[in-house]
Amino acid sequence: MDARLNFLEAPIVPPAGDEPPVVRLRHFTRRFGDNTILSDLNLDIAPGEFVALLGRSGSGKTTLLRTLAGLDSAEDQDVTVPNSRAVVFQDARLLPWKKVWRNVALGLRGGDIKDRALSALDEVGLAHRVDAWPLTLSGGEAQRVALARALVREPKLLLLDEPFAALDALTRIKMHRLVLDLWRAHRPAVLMVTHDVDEAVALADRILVLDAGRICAQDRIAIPRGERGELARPYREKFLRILEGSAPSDAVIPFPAGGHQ
Ligand SMILES: Nc1ncnc2c1ncn2[C@@H]1O[C@H](COP(=O)(O)OP(=O)(O)OP(=O)(O)O)[C@@H](O)[C@H]1O
Repeated sequence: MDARLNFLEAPIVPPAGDEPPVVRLRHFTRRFGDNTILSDLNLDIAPGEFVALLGRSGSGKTTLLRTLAGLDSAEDQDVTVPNSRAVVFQDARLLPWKKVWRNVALGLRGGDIKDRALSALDEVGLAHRVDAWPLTLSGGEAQRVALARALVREPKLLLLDEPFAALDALTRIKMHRLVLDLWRAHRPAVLMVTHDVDEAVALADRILVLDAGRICAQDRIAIPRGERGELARPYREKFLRILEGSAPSDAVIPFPAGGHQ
């Protein structure tokens, strides 16, 4: 059995169908000079939905994530994103001269900011490292701090830009478990950029594939997370083929009907 799937047992409430989307892009285009990087893109993400974004290098994934994060100008385009959003990058980007808890508390206001930071660090399993200096943390611990710093703000939209790509395989599996636990507890909508098809299939409600600035394929993973071992293999194979450019983008693989709790 695939070890990374053992932890995915708890039931998941599917995204509410009637609420307005947290993210809404219509006919979004982004050019750098003469290069069109994102082209006429339409995208909705529902509240609490976990979306993975795959695509070959240079397909525009980070450009899209930066747009949703407000780090790239969207000019007068039709883009709806919540003000309440947070980003976790591949590197934790902690301030080395501030202790761990102060990194988490950065920018928070109010009398209880230390308590909130400590509680977030407890949630990511770092209660014992709150007074540590960032440079003494392992890569996995630093990413846990980055997750705590994001979630302490209770974002409606959590943007993850290859957050586990630099970690070893075992740490990555632990981080998958943690990110799902945090997602269940806080229910942000998530957009996670990844190169890892297995990661996308294990974690997401829905997978999008970007190719040359367009969404060339997408699918819902209609299998409960706790049962995605062998059952999800056709999804992995399908998305790998799409990424390798050997499958038509509308390839359909039959699955039993049903929800994706
Ligand atoms: N500020 C910029 N100025 C000019 N070109 C840019 C800029 N940012 C990105 N690009 C170009 O846009 C294209 C898409 O880049 P982007 O980083 O979004 O791709 P990506 O899918 O995230 O790639 P990777 O998987 O390698 O991170 C690339 O060709 C890149 O060179």
